[in-house]
Order: sequence, then structure tokens, then C-alpha cells
Amino acid sequence: MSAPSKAAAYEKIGVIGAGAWGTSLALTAARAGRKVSLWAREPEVVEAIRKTGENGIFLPGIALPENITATGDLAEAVSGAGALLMVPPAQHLRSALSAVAAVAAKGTPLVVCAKGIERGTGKIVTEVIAEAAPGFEPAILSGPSFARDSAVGLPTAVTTAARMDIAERLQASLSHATFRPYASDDLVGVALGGAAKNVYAIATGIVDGMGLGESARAALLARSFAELTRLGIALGARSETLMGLSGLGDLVLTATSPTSRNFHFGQEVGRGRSIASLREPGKPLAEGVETAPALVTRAAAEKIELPIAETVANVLSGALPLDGAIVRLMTRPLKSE
Ligand SMILES: NC(=O)C1=CN([C@@H]2O[C@H](COP(=O)(O)OP(=O)(O)OC[C@H]3O[C@@H](n4cnc5c(N)ncnc54)[C@H](O)[C@@H]3O)[C@@H](O)[C@H]2O)C=CC1
Ligand SMILES: O=C(CO)COP(=O)(O)O
Repeated sequence: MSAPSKAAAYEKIGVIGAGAWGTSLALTAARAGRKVSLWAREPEVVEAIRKTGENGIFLPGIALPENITATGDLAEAVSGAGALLMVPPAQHLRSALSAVAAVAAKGTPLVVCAKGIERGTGKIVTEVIAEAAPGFEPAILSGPSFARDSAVGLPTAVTTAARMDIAERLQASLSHATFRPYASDDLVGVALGGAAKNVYAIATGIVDGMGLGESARAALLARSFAELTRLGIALGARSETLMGLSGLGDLVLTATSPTSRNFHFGQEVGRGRSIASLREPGKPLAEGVETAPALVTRAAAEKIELPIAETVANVLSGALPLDGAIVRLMTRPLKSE
């Protein structure tokens, strides 16, 4: 057993992105005793928090304490912050990082809390940080955690991954009675686990929506984990990380729960809803939709086969009809496990 960490907490935390998860994390940091500044892209979110003390647009019904200051001014949000939690949708991470890098103090840990892989490049978030914010400390926060669960005070555990001393300072900065971060220095494993599980949650959602049964769902979940592990190891992740909170833990949560937007998206596809209608503006964010082709791009570059992720990407692009997808998965050459 490792010795308990005595790392010092950061006094102030900046949170960039005030969707459900950014707002919930701001609340977590505030409950842990930090001073928090929460940057929102939408002026109406800043106004709502200032006037009503809650983010009625993305996390309604949750009162935010006074040690959270909402702002639309990025320079104000990052000023004096010991660490910055980056919580935009994954496909907007690069631009958010560039904007922050232009105004924040070099060397500040940029803690990516978004879960995804960049479409077009196939880059995982550690690589995006290195390119968009050179000179800053890369960090990841990920694990099985619905924003509302942790906001209402249900017990939640996540992993903070960074250079170990930074990971431990983040752990100390965010932990409180119902929020338990574990520290890790395996950034690749933690980043990949959180991103890939969204794609596999769409897959299990589809199987559920098609009424193929719980046995099929469990088989798919297990084979999804095998895929995730194969790619993770190729990218340099540790297998125990992938078996932890941000790999297996988040896969089990997201790929079995209708509360998950990704699983729900898959369910609706499996029930025959058109993908275009599920992606209309204003529909819930399902990160796996963009990450599926990105995951496939990255796996191809690493010469790794991901038949389930590929099938999801092909169904979402319209290249493969649903029935064809199941036939394709079940008629692959027989293998040993
Ligand atoms: N909601 C949850 O339970 C959890 C979410 N996450 C991750 O956190 C990230 C953010 O998700 P949520 O907070 O749930 O989002 P949300 O669905 O609650 O809110 C949407 C967010 O997207 C931003 N946004 C919309 N259009 C944009 C654009 N064009 N450019 C930049 N930003 C734009 C909005 O400002 C808002 O912050 C995602 O990567 C998600 O996977 C991770 C763990 C839990
Ligand atoms: O990442 C999450 C839980 O850990 C949230 O999942 P969804 O984005 O699918 O709702």
C-alpha cells in the first residue's frame, strides 16, 4: 500500500467550461475548500450563476456556494489559479487550450476533464495539450462520474493523472467527504480510457436498443474492454490503469446506464431513430459520436484492429446498416479469447 500523500492543495482553481461537468467540478473544488473561478462561454450562464446562484442551463437545481465566481473573462478566470480544469467538449479542446495558453502563467497544470479523441488527427488529449499549450503541465481528470451524482453529493471516485507531485496536489485540492481522487502518473492510460469508453457505450446502447439481450450486452462490454486494452498497451498505457477507474470503471458505468448520454444515443440508434435527428443542435452531447472515427484512425496508425469501434463508426457514418453490423461482428473469423 502506498503512503498517504501530504501534497499541498492549490489555493485557487480555475474551471474553463461551465457545462454540467465543469459546473459540478467547480462545486467539488469549492466543497474541498478552494477558491474557484468558473469561466462560461455563454454570457447567459454567467448571468444566471451571478443572479440566481445556480447554473440553470446546464446543471439546474444545484445551489453553488459563494466561493465560486462565474466569469466570461478568460484572463480573470485564470488569474492566480494554481491549476486549471479544462472542461469543454473534446472537439473544442484544442481551441480552448490555445486561448488559455495565451493568458495563463506558463507551467500551470492544465487538467483536461473532457473525454474524447480529436477527430481528423486521431490525437489523444495529452498530445493535443503538448501541441496547443506547450510549456504548461499536462494533466487529466477522468473516471466513472456523472456530473449530477457528484453535484448532489453521491460518492464519486476519479483519477487525477499528471507528473506524480502534480497529480497528488490535484488530489489534495479536490478531495472531500464524497469525492475521492486517486493519483496516477499514467496520463496516456487515463486519457484513453475516458475517451474510448464513450464509443463502446454507444455500441452497448445499440445492442440494448435493438433488444438483443443482456448476454449480448455483457459479451460486447467484455470484448470492448479487450479492444481498449489492446490500443492502450500499444500507446504505452499500463494495463492496471486500464483496469482502473478511467478504463474498466468508466466503461462499466457508461456502457450499462441509460443515464449516460452515449449509451442513450446508442439505444435510440438501436431503436431505429435516425442519426441526423439525434445530432440536431440542442441535443445532448454524445462524445463517442466524434471519437468513434478518431479512435479508428488512431488504431489504424498503430496497426491495431478495433472491430467494435470500427463497426460503431461505420454505423454512425451510414456506411453499415444496423443488421449488417451485428452480422459483421458475429461472423468475424473465430478466435481464441
Ligand atoms: N456530464 C457528465 O456527467 C460528464 C461529462 N464529462 C465530459 O466533460 C466534457 C463536457 O461535457 P458536459 O459538461 O457534460 O457538457 P454539457 O453538455 O453539459 O454542456 C455543453 C458544453 O459545451 C460547450 N460548448 C457547446 N458548443 C461549444 C462550442 N462551439 N465551442 C466550445 N464549447 C462549446 C458549452 O459551453 C458547455 O460547456 C465532455 O468531454 C464530457 O465527456 C466527463 C465526466 C462526466
Ligand atoms: O463520462 C461520463 C461518466 O463517467 C458521462 O457519460 P456520458 O457523457 O455518456 O453521459
